Formats: sequence, C-alpha cells, structure tokens
Amino acid sequence: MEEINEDNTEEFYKKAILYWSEIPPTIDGMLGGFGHISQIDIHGSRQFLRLIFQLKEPPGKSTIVDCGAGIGRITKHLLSHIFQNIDLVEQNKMFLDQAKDYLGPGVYKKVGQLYNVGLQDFTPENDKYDVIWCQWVLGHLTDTDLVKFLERCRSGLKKDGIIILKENIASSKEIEVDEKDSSVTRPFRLYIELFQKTNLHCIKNIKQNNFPKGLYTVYMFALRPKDIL
Ligand SMILES: C[S@@+](CC[C@H](N)C(=O)[O-])C[C@H]1O[C@@H](n2cnc3c(N)ncnc32)[C@H](O)[C@@H]1O
Repeated sequence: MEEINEDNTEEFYKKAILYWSEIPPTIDGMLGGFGHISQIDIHGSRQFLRLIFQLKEPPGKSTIVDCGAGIGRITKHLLSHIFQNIDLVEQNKMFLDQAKDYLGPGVYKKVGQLYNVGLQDFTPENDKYDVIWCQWVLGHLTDTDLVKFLERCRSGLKKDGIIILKENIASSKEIEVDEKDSSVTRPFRLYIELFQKTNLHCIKNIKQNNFPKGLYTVYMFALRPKDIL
C-alpha cells in the first residue's frame, strides 16, 4: 500500500500550500475543474444533514465551522441556510480574502472567526460548535494528524454536537497518493480504522449519489463522541 512518508510531513504540507497558492479563488478552482458538480454535491449534503437533524438527540443549529473552507462554497450554498454563525478555517489567505466578496454581505454577516491556519495546527475552542464540517480537505492531512485533529474537534463540540466529514474514497483497498496537490485518497476501511483510534463513533455513513462517472466515490460520515451514545 502506498503511504504518506510520515518522516517527511513538513514537505507534504509545504507542497500542498504551494499547489493551492496557484489555484484561482473560484468554484472551479475549489473543485479541480469540476465546478459543475457543486449543486449535486450540495444537494447530497443537504439530504445528509436532514438525516442528522432527525436523530434522537440532534445537534443545534447555532454555530458551525467549515474546515478547509476554500472561498466558502459550502458555507454559501448550504451552511448559511441552516446555521446562525459560521467560522471558516482555511490555510490559503487568498481564498479567505475572496470569501468576503464571494459570500456577499447577506451571508458574510453570519461569518464569525476566520482562521488562516492548516487543520493540522487548528484547535477549536472547547464546547463551541454544534457541527464541525470537513469536506475535501482531509486527504491533505497525514493519518497521524487526522486522528489528532479529530480528537481536538471532539473537545470543540457542544453537547449533542457532530463532526461531518465528506471525502473521496479510493476505488481499491490501497491509499492513492497525488503528488501534484500533495494529498492522499484513502480507502473506506482506512477511514473506519482511523475513527477507531479516536474517542468518536461513526454513527452514519452515506455515499453521495449522482456524481458523473469517472469521479471518485464520495462518502459522508457523521461522528459523535463515544460518551454521549
Ligand atoms: C478541494 S478544496 C475544497 C474546498 C471546500 N471544502 C469545498 O468543498 O468547496 C481544498 C481546500 O482545502 C484547503 N487546504 C489544503 N490543505 C489544507 C490544510 N492542511 N488545512 C486547511 N485547509 C487546507 C485548500 O487551500 C483548499 O481551499
């Protein structure tokens, strides 16, 4: 199985910063030229969130953080319609700067903190978030950093809070390494194994439907602290 060489994480993160620094702050830029799938993606996420709000102890709708937010595509088209306050975490300053224009005043007034930092270095404030949303960014973390990040997120959740991940899944059982953007695509099983290393339970996972053929399979996962189950 190909792996990230965890002795060389500095290089892994540096290369990703360099890659994203050359990408335009547009929807197409965020989605690697597949801007046209944005609506289908948002629709699938909305349906997933509906299921989450039907849980016996659903999360609140006050405060969410959009991790690896880019210019705020998900915030604009999904999260701002549901949540009152939205924080953004994004390592590329140019994308965060663009978010203000892209979101427009109506949505931007719901934006609270802008954290210009990589997720490997991001620690949410304790008990702050109803939902922590991470999409198409976790392939940029090493396995070790992903586990640590999830553990920190756990402390950042309010009571009944939930972490939602939406990520590409490798078609085989192998990790696929993309040297160009310095990311990995993990197989489904590896995600489950990494969740097991945390104090979180995966309470739901659903495959995104209706993406065009030829793209990676995408899964949404909902994680909840073990002690509130
Ligand atoms: C494929 S884009 C997805 C953007 C957004 N989540 C969306 O779905 O529209 C990946 C984003 O993750 C950001 N990113 C890459 N590595 C990161 C890291 N280590 N920490 C935080 N953000 C990162 C990139 O700058 C880029 O904005």
